[in-house]
Amino acid sequence: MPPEAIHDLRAISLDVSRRRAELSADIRAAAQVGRAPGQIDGYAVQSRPAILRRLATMISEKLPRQLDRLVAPEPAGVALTTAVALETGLPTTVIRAGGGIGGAIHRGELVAVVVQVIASGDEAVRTADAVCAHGAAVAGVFAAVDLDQGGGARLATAGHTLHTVVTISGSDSPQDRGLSG
Ligand SMILES: O=C(O)c1cc(=O)[nH]c(=O)n1[C@@H]1O[C@H](COP(=O)(O)O)[C@@H](O)[C@H]1O
Repeated sequence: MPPEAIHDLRAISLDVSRRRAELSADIRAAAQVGRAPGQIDGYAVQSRPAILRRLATMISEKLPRQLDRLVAPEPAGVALTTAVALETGLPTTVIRAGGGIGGAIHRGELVAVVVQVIASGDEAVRTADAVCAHGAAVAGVFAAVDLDQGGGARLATAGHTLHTVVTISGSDSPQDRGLSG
């Protein structure tokens, strides 16, 4: 077997927790440079295809089966949501800052809200509210990075469940933040 094939086989067999740990380390390395603890540069995440592709795969693995659509806040959620759409074949719609929509949301649809970064949860709640205002149901909020600043609790209060790929907390140890060594 050629060396590349062996490498591919190992990549396929990595379990979810190992893949998540490796992705977390790569996100920290890319997005925490020059940032205070608990903050990241979200655009550093979406500008790296190797990170974006793995985030899209991991979010896709968390989605429920019967979904009709992915909905994201514009502009921050667009790149990630498009990547998840390419992985799943689901259509996407964006919610504009002013509340308007780009694309469609139909009454009775089951929708996943996809956000890149969740901090307070305001943006995710605003996006979910817009979905409900169009008569669709929210299956959950799926975030690439949770900054552990109360977003999960804020969403729970609003009746939504947060599913996160990576959590980056301000209280992470220097090693967790990728600052050691
Ligand atoms: O996405 C970001 O880059 C981002 C990084 C960060 O460290 N803190 C932060 O709040 N963000 C922002 O997080 C928003 C969501 O914030 P909340 O509405 O507070 O959950 C994103 O659209 C970004 O603008």
